[in-house]
Amino acid sequence: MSERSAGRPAVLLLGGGGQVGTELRRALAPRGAIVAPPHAELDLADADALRRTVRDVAPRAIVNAAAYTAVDQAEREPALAQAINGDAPGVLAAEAARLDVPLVHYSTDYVFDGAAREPYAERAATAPLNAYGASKLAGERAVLSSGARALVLRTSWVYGAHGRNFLATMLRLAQREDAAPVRVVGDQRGAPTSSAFIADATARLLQGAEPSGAWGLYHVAAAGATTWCEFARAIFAGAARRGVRVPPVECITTAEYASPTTRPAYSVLDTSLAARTFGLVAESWQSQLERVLDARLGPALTLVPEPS
Ligand SMILES: NC(=O)C1=CN([C@@H]2O[C@H](COP(=O)(O)OP(=O)(O)OC[C@H]3O[C@@H](n4cnc5c(N)ncnc54)[C@H](OP(=O)(O)O)[C@@H]3O)[C@@H](O)[C@H]2O)C=CC1
Ligand SMILES: Cc1cn([C@H]2C[C@H](O)[C@@H](COP(=O)(O)OP(=O)(O)O[C@H]3O[C@@H](C)C(=O)[C@@H](O)[C@H]3O)O2)c(=O)[nH]c1=O
Ligand SMILES: [Mg+2]
Repeated sequence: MSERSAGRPAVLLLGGGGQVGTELRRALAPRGAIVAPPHAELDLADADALRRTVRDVAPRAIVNAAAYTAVDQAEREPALAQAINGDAPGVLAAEAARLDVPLVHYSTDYVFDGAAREPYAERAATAPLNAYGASKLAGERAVLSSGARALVLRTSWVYGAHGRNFLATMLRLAQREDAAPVRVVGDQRGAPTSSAFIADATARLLQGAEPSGAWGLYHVAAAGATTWCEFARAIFAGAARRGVRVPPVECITTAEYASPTTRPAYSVLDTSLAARTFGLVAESWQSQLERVLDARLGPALTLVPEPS
């Protein structure tokens, strides 16, 4: 550590209360002190306040896990989504460049239109179908064109032990008294990725890019692919193994699911660049799911007791 950086916090973390942010507080702890102003104290839509905070904290790295992630609601307030997802990352990148410190930022599979039939590489053409995706694309462009040493990590279908996510919604639906089937779209393909995996990957990529200078855009997601419907069935199968009573799942089409938002039919990310560059091994979505269910519900019940 240089003399100038001694005493400065290791990380300024935005969105530390979110799914990925919560896991980042664990995964980045070995780097040193983490300053994580909560949303209530710092609004990313306030560019001046954001700039002031970065200058006051003068961290040795900035990690932005804050985002406007309410996909349907973004259709109704695209300007707010753009301010948080599109503009704030540019402010952070300019400040990171000014401090000469690295920035990590996250983006989404929803920058793609889903017309592909094979996993999207980083260089594949983007064409977001909804306001959230458009705002996230603006954010990744702002970061990548800033000149800051930055990692932009695109990931997909994030869920985990903490926070609002699809798995939490499914487990809540399982608690309903009626045994009516849960109806879930079966014609959108992607890779459910756990927040813990993303946070661990972040720590690894940051540590790899610092000496090598391999900054840039990378896809970071679980290995394999599934549909939301099959993911729901896997969640319920895993929950049932942990003693939870679960409802049946009925696969429906996107057209049958009432939503104001268009979502990509296919958004599997090709993660081979991060594998080649940093040796990141993408764990399968199924084994990530097991870990998250262990964290949320405890270990699966075994039918045959282990010998003691
Ligand atoms: N969730 C997903 O399925 C996916 C997410 N991503 C990306 O990964 C990153 C992390 O997402 P995830 O952890 O799931 O997000 P969450 O929605 O779980 O957390 C977002 C965090 O950002 C905070 N936040 C929202 N608006 C503001 C604001 N105006 N000012 C300050 N803080 C704010 C939230 O605080 P509060 O709760 O108080 O509003 C929350 O702590 C994001 O960049 C997201 O776009 C990429 C692909 C999939
Ligand atoms: C709750 C529910 C959802 N669905 C559908 C809606 C949608 O197509 C899919 C997943 O639901 P969600 O509400 O999680 O969808 P959504 O919020 O669009 O998820 C996205 O969030 C953003 C932040 C991302 O970046 C994406 O990677 C992706 O994870 O399942 C059902 O069919 N039945 C249900 O009961
Ligand atoms: Mg959602």
